[in-house]
Amino acid sequence: MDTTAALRTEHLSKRFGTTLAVDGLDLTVPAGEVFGFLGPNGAGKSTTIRMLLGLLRPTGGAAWIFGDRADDVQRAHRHLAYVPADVALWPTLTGQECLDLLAGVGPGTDLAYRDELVGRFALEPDRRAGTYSTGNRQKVALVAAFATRAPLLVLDEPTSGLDPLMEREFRRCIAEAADRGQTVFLSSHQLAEVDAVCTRVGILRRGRLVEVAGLAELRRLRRSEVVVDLARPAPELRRLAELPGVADVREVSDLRLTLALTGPPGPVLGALAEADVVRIDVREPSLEEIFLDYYGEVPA
Ligand SMILES: Nc1ncnc2c1ncn2[C@@H]1O[C@H](COP(=O)(O)OP(=O)(O)OP(=O)(O)O)[C@@H](O)[C@H]1O
Repeated sequence: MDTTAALRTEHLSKRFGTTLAVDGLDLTVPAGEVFGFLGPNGAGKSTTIRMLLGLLRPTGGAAWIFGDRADDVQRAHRHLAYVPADVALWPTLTGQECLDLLAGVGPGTDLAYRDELVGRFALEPDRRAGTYSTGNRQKVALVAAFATRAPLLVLDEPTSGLDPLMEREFRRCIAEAADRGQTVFLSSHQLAEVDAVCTRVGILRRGRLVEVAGLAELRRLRRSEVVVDLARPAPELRRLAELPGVADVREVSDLRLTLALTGPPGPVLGALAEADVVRIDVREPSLEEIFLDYYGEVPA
């Protein structure tokens, strides 16, 4: 089995004058993973991606794509396809001609799948790219990337111009890529999207990774909101507030209380067993709430 990571960085750093845009990034993304790369504006996501693509020279550290140095672009780019945040196409070529040109430079394209994607993304391949909207240009780049058999897809905020139907199609394509064993590195501002498609996320803040975790794990570590409905009032449940991991116990009414829970639910369940509970609802935090915990704001 090939255990080479799809992507690896070691102390990767980039300084622009006095700004340390990326600060000693150590990150490994194993092959086959759908990895979400998150962070607020200016956190250093695009700078990191440009170094991974060999478009920008690190001031420190290094990056590898399937074992090849990222700055050895001839070799590294055999393993990847890239969709930038801001897609530029050749304005006088038609969409189809752009797709054919892109297929020629990539690591090999599945033409039948590409035709299928043109339909699914409702692209009008015979129009000139110069007449395309931002979203349509993005669709061309996405179709070109998803149709390659590149083992690594690097997607930098790829859906900012897509409407909800196309966003759904995008998510299906990510799932299909994952099923084929392709690795996806997705930088995104859309937390719902990352929530839906990624298995693990890295959160970047001022050039440093503040957390890398599986989404399930991230949720487990964060507080869930628990709502308890009672058949009759149970004032003794006020002592729930003293249990480990419990915060914000509120009596919404005589028959309903809510609380925030971090960590294992055992002690709370034990206490609730003594009351006449009709229903318990446990809501896991959204990625947006997790983000709020980190930054006090959600990404713009
Ligand atoms: N060419 C450059 N010259 C000087 N500073 C730069 C340059 N490129 C980026 N920066 C700075 O580096 C920091 C990281 O920027 P970067 O674009 O990587 O962030 P980002 O996480 O991609 O943000 P966004 O979500 O807004 O795209 C910012 O402070 C930015 O101003």
